Amino acid sequence: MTAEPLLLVGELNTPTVWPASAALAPGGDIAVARVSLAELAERYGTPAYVLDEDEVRARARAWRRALPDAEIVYAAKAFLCRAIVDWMEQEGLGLDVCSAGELEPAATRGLPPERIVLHGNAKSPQDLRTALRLGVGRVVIDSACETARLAAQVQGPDTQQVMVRVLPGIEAGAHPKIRTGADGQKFGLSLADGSAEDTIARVLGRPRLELVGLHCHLGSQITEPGPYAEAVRRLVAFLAGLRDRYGVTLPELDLGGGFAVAYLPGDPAPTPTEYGRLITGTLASACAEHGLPVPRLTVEPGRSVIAPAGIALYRVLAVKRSAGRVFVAVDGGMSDNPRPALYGARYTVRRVGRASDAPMRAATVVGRHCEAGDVLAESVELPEDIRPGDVLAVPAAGAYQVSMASGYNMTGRPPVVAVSGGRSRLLVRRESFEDLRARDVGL
Ligand SMILES: Cc1ncc(COP(=O)(O)O)c(C=O)c1O
Ligand SMILES: N[C@@H](CCCC[NH3+])C(=O)O
Repeated sequence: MTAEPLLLVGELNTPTVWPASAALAPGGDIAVARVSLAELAERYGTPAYVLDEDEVRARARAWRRALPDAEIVYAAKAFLCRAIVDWMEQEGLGLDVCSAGELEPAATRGLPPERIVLHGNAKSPQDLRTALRLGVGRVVIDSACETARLAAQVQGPDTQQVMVRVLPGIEAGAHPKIRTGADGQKFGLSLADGSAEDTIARVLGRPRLELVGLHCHLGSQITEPGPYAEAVRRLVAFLAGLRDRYGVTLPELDLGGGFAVAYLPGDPAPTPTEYGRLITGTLASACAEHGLPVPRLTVEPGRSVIAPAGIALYRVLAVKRSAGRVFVAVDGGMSDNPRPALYGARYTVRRVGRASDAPMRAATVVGRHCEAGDVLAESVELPEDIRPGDVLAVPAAGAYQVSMASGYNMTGRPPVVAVSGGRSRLLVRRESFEDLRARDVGL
């Protein structure tokens, strides 16, 4: 199809929220990887999620280029399926998983298990058993009681490499619910109250556990590199204290993920190079100051690899006015994207597949679920002649939408379709009524 580069009104000269391959196409359409979004809506039905494979791969490679000496592990919680495991494996990334369920696709696709990191504030016995059976590279210990539980499961003469997740006392991230770098929430162990050091001492007392480093994850959608530099300074000072008090020099430092993407045009979204430059510079100088060798760095980007590659497609079911507002109701909602309801997240929306001269007006895009808070996009500009049957495309939809999709109202979770080089293919099929019925085994 013929297409021109996507320069949307109001988005000129600002970072785009669309994949690099997105282009305006005839008839009010948008093409991604040379595939028409309107045609995808027709072919796969709606709601549906589209992933630009080349965008995902390019973003993975950008992290590798930005931090060539570091280990890059993709945070599977952002979105995982078997194809993603393959793409990450081929691009040289590892995987951050936080359950046996996320481990399963990784293991069955042959990703080397030493490139897998297992997290979780409350790992189940099955999570730990599966991790040990598959030989995951590192388990991140998140509580003192986990130390004994994990050590007891490691079969001698094996040892398991572990990190301890610590709280550097830094508040960062787009919303209080996703800030995890300071005391007073469920993740990690406090540097300030001594619980991090106490757990480290316990780990050092367990010969089956090999402590290789510290881990922290400050939060998510962090829009500037500064908090990472501060975390590096605090963690390196703590590493120096451990060396002085316990005689151990830990060889690894994992800074977690949290790197922001643009949801609205112009949102701040530093590049991997910008994050990487400040992190590596600070790490080198802090280690020099404390006379420590520079530890091997790990980062765990999730959103920054996958969010901008994803587009959600919906079909309009109803349009109505209430109290002077225009509500455009679509066939998805909080069951495929809970982020607006959870964090007040904002999105842009475009109609695709029908051109008109109608002026734009403010509308609120809502879902079909039985909650007044089921809002997908507050106050977005849509053509005045929007009507049932129109297709809407929501960019920056690749992370924490399908992976957090629920079964609310039994509407069935949407499919995920990959596009690349003018072709599309189904990665995850739509959840059918048969799927829902199959789980309902009572009488
Ligand atoms: C431990 C850990 N690592 C990495 C991530 C990935 O975060 P993001 O998708 O914001 O990069 C998360 C989620 O916030 C996390 O909890
Ligand atoms: N789910 C969150 C981010 C939390 C990431 C996991 N620790 C979001 O959609 O923004």
